[in-house]
Amino acid sequence: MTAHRQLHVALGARSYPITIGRGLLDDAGALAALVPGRHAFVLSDRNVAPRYLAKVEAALAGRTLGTLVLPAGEQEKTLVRFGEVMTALAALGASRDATVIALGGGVVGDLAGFAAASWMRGVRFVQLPTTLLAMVDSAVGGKTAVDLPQGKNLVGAFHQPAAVLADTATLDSLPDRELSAGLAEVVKYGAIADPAFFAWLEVNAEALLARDPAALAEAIAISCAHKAGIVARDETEQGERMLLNFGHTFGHAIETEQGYGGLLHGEAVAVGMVMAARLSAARGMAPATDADRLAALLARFRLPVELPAGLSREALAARMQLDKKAVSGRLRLILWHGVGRAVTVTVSETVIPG
Ligand SMILES: NC(=O)c1ccc[n+]([C@@H]2O[C@H](COP(=O)([O-])OP(=O)(O)OC[C@H]3O[C@@H](n4cnc5c(N)ncnc54)[C@H](O)[C@@H]3O)[C@@H](O)[C@H]2O)c1
Ligand SMILES: O=C(O)C(=O)C[C@@H](O)[C@H](O)[C@H](O)COP(=O)(O)O
Ligand SMILES: [Zn+2]
Repeated sequence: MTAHRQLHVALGARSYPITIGRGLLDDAGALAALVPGRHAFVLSDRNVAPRYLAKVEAALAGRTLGTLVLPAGEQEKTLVRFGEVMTALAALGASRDATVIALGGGVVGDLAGFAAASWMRGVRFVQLPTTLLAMVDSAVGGKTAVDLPQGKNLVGAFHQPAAVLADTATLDSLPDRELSAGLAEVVKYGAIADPAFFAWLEVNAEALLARDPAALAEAIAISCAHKAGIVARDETEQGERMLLNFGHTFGHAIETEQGYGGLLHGEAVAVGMVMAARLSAARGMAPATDADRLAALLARFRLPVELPAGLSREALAARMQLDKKAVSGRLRLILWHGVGRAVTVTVSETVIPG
């Protein structure tokens, strides 16, 4: 194992570490220490489990262990799968000191987290993220959820993990398209709050696409530092945390309208961020050249920056009405004044830029 980095999410008694490094899943002692009680339950998917589940199971030998391996993909983040996890926890006889472990990407993480929040009204939860997106975003911060056909993440809870352990060696097997999807959320941190990081990404784009370990570790650590800071200041999204939704009101509408089988989450967020930047320019809030700069960086990361053909603007506008940031029938969008300067704007008109 090489040197690893450690950050903290500061939430008082619920504070927890984020550990980032190559080979962390090979440290059986560290994995075992994540499970203080008798019962452990691991949720994973069919792409991840054959590669990494055995390491976790070996480390937890001696515990009463349950596992559930789901088909992969966003279409599995459902109430039906949530019910299957509940049934599996019952079959295990999991007690209140059980630990639920998410081994996989954001789909597994969001679903396992919601299960942990719900089983016996809340048990311990650990995140072992294996996608770039999960390492930089979904494993940190305690948003857990499943999707409904009507909208993304509509049923869920805030439930913080007790620890996040990101073994960057798992990224070696991640498909290129999924790496790019994760880079969309990395770009988001630069876009909303950190112009220097945005410029660093412009300089290091090729190294990141080539999976240079040092560049990836730096991007993950900076992203986690931003997320940890925002979550510590605004855990339940009363204000600043809404900025993490940059691109998401549009992106979630795209994912929902496509039945969760079209663009990946990160891809939809990439399109949505460009839409938000273009709308900001159209409203006179930001230079159009900054929207162009954002689109150029995302395109270098092989991400889509235009609405997919065949999606109607009216249908997307209708989907946006169920956005969780809406209040009293008025949408709140995350727009920007330019790179690094995101803001929340309440709007009442139809807002699909065209
Ligand atoms: N809770 C949050 O704060 C938060 C933040 C961002 C996104 N999300 C959610 O996360 C989800 C997207 O997460 P994702 O992009 O990780 O998708 P995902 O979980 O579907 O994983 C992407 C794909 O990569 C595969 N995979 C995972 N790790 C692998 C590995 N190491 N090697 C090979 N294949 C691997 C998976 O099986 C899957 O096919 C969405 O549901 C989104 O809403 C949540
Ligand atoms: O952590 C947050 O807060 C985010 O908004 C991070 C987003 O990248 C993530 O996709 C999140 O799940 C979106 O949350 P939602 O509340 O809009 O469903
Ligand atoms: Zn997201």
